[in-house]
Amino acid sequence: MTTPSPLPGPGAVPGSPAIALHGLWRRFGQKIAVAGIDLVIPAGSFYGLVGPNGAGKTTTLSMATGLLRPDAGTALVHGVDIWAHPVEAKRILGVLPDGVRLFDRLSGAQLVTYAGLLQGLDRATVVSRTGDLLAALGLEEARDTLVVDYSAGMTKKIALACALVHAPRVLVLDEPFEAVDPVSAANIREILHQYVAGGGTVVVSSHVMDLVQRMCDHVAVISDGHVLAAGRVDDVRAGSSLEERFVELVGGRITGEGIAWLRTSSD
Ligand SMILES: Nc1ncnc2c1ncn2[C@@H]1O[C@H](COP(=O)(O)OP(=O)(O)OP(=O)(O)O)[C@@H](O)[C@H]1O
Repeated sequence: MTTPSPLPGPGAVPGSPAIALHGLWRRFGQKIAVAGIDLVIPAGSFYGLVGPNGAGKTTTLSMATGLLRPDAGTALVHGVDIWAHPVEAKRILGVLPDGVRLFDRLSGAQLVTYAGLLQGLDRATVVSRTGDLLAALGLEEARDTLVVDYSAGMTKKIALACALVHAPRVLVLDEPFEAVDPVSAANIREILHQYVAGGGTVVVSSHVMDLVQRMCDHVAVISDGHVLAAGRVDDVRAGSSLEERFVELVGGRITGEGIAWLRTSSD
């Protein structure tokens, strides 16, 4: 008797949004980190996710990418439910998580190769793509250095290479520019713009409003686990700068005398 092979899971649904989140909830003890988020990220968009510290961005992205199970709600990647069909959804998704923990006793080249082989690519493709990615990210000289000896910015870049190696359709990046030098950041932006021009979708979380305004075509402002505004960047900022609009939506500017004992002048 032959064992029936498992039915293949669903593939990407033509015409579906890159990511669709419906009623996502997550609490940690008493703290409600994400309070029923609905968000549709159109295919082919460069989407920014902004919000104050502790707003729920990382929690939302973790639930959207299969890293953290929601208490309620669904997350679809090109129409595939990431929690019902994780293997199929993750095939079309590349993720750079926040505070990523890598197998850092591998060299940079070994780590990207490992990520590619895990995704089921053949060795020749992985070797050639690893070379391309290391060159594009300025890591060629460090290809044989152990990742544990990389700087914070180099670690970000090698993690990005791992997220890109299987040429995903959707790329989700939590704070991709943190600790990255300006030249490398410009290179990464260029790679991401080319990726979007080629039909991919990028979702980035960032605290740098100016960067999001220049780089992204869509944005969602999240605060206290809710979406306060979402849509095209020009519609959300409505004639102001994104930073002004952000402060207006989120509030929280602390004005006044500040901390008296930090003043060093005696007059
Ligand atoms: N594992 C956890 N255990 C307990 N509380 C958590 C956990 N992860 C997140 N939280 C809490 O959930 C809330 C949302 O956190 P989250 O990391 O999603 O915010 P964020 O918008 O990404 O913040 P930041 O911009 O500072 O990175 C915060 O109040 C945080 O303390």
